[in-house]
Amino acid sequence: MVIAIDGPAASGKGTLAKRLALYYGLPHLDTGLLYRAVALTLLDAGRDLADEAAAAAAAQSLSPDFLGDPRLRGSAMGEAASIVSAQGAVRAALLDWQRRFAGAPAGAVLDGRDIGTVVCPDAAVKLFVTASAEERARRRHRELGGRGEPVAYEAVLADILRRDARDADRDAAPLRVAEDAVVIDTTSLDAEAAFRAATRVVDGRGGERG
Ligand SMILES: Nc1ncnc2c1ncn2[C@@H]1O[C@H](COP(=O)(O)OP(=O)(O)O)[C@@H](O)[C@H]1O
Ligand SMILES: Nc1ccn([C@@H]2O[C@H](COP(=O)(O)OP(=O)(O)O)[C@@H](O)[C@H]2O)c(=O)n1
Repeated sequence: MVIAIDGPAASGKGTLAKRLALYYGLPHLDTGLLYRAVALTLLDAGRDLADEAAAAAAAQSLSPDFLGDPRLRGSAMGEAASIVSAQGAVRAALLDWQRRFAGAPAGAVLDGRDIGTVVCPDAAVKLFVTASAEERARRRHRELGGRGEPVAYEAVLADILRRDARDADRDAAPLRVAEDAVVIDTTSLDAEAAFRAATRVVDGRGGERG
């Protein structure tokens, strides 16, 4: 079974995706890491994030070994990722990679922005995880502080709003709720309650614990 999870920044989609993958015994791909890794490759090479040819080449030669780099998780790389991810050639280069992952025999859980709309339009389950921008900023602010990257709450909120707008307004695979997605608003749901809401949907589509 393929479970596609989309949503805006810091909505809790990664937390939910990991937990569902563990519960149903499926492999998990955080597709945001791919875009973050393309951005980091460019920055390490001293290239401009808007250099489309360099970004496409970085996406084509992306190595999975690179996805464990701790620098990928920082807030600067989220912003950089949203710049390279608006480029159609970057998205095209990463598409096959993501589809191969989703094609694993038992299925997979993928989370990102365009999984239910573009990468896996036939996924058995599509979830759109969201929360108010203020609640998402509170969560990310707490997370970054806990990881030793203290940033002012207002700066985190501004980053989230700017990134949401860029992701929703771009021409290439903009952030949208797929027609057949179930929306889970986690503004007042903790991670446990969000997980329970998601398992009700998955179980209803024939999902079996792995
Ligand atoms: N339902 C929830 N309620 C409160 N905090 C949450 C919830 N889901 C996730 N979090 C926390 O919010 C932060 C962002 O979650 P994450 O799963 O990384 O979001 P995303 O993958 O959408 O960017 C993390 O620190 C995570 O532990
Ligand atoms: N499937 C995806 C995943 C991420 N992205 C881009 O990559 C950026 C970082 O994504 P992420 O999921 O790691 O970010 P967070 O939601 O964790 O903050 C997003 O702002 C998007 O611009 C995308 O365009 N498509």
